Amino acid sequence: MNKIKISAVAYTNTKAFIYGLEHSDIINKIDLSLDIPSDCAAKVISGEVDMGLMPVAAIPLVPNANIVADYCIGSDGAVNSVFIFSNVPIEEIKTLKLDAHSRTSNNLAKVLLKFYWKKEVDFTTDQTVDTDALVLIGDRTFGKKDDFAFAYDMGEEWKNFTGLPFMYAAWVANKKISDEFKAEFNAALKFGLEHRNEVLKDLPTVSNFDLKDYLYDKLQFDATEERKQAMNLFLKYIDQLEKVEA
Ligand SMILES: C=C(O[C@@H]1C=C(C(=O)O)C=C[C@H]1O)C(=O)O
Repeated sequence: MNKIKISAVAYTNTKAFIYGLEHSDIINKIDLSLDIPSDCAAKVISGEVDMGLMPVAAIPLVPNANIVADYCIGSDGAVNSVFIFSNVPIEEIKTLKLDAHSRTSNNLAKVLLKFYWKKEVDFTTDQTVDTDALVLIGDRTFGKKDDFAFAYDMGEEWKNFTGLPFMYAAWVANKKISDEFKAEFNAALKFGLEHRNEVLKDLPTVSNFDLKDYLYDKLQFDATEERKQAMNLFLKYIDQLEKVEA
């Protein structure tokens, strides 16, 4: 049988899922690669893999996209790893650097700035230029909040804006995946989440960052109906961004 090719995110937020996959028989049926989120997106879009932990902002670019698991990377309010870091308050931001690792959070920054804070901002992907603010996601943000005058947690700001939870990444396939495989995959992910204490033991401590709080409280892994509604609303806002900018 051909192995199912999967791209997962190489960040701490995905460690429990990886633990579950590696401690289940399914590990023999998959070909797993760990990638930065923007590469997960590229691989699922191009068909280099069959499914991946897909940044939700890029789901519309996936041919035959279908969500294949009951779990995701989400939060309900603050997530503590998706930030706009800034040296000036949001009202004064004129230029913002996007994060090359990200697809969702870059768009979330654009949506929040335009529709919530109602700010016109120049965005750049050029990491060499000086800007007022930057988007940063994942493990590279751990313990960095105090390095900047302002740290806007975008999970929290999305909740302030919409009253909704958020979904950053979902398990998405670019082809039909059998119900049998999906059931086994879900069971493995669930097993991993139930063993977060084991995952925690293996993680190096990070100064000025509470890993337990992150894995158990800030991150929320259930792809609930409310979280999917929030995703659809987010995708509508992204669509409007593009129309406005066209
Ligand atoms: C919560 C996070 O969610 C992520 C953010 C993503 C993005 O911005 O594209 C994609 C996958 C997730 O890893 C994080 O990376 O800190």
